[in-house]
Amino acid sequence: MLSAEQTSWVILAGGQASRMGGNDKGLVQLAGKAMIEHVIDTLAPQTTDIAINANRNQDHYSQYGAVFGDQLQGYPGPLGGMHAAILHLTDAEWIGFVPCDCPQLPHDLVARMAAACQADTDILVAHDGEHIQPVVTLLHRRILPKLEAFLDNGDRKIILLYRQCNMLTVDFSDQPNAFVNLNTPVELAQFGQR
Ligand SMILES: Nc1nc2c(ncn2[C@@H]2O[C@H](COP(=O)(O)OP(=O)(O)OP(=O)(O)O)[C@@H](O)[C@H]2O)c(=O)[nH]1
Ligand SMILES: [Mg+2]
Repeated sequence: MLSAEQTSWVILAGGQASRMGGNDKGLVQLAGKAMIEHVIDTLAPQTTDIAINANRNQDHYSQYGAVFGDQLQGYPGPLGGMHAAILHLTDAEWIGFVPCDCPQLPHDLVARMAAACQADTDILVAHDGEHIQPVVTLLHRRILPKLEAFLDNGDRKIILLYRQCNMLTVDFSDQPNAFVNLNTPVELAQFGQR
């Protein structure tokens, strides 16, 4: 078992947000604040160790915490942010990730992800009862060689990498709505009206 204090967390905000019309998704407004602020508001009571992975508007993001970009060119997907995090957070053994476009994540995410860890676990992934949530994850930095080989090979489907590792899913079926993911202006507007 792992304690919450042994984990560092990264908000993934480095995507292209093409479905959001290219607007930087972490910074679009939702209910009066930037989308990433909703994520920070949920995460901050759970951990003091939060960094932001962003490839644009890094000055803007720096008001919320330390910011780092991808090391790999060409937007390789969320794994690019995980790769950058392992290289950037050199002291972090266990690194957790959440996306910037999930504004109502679980308030007990960090504790439950950490508590689920077993002695031989490489990676923990949230499960909402119906679907695995591959970008809500807590991984050990030892997966770096596998991650690099995977990306070098041109593979992008996250779950295929996870299956090469010692993966456990963490059940959040008691809060399936916690993983609502806003990718388009329509999803944003509909959610904002609720
Ligand atoms: N660092 C990094 N993060 C990424 C990349 N692509 C996606 N992400 C992040 O991964 C999470 C899930 O991404 P998606 O919502 O599927 O993709 P997106 O690029 O943000 O948006 P679309 O272009 O509309 O698919 C979000 O938090 C993104 O910021 C990337 O190439 N690099
Ligand atoms: Mg998304």
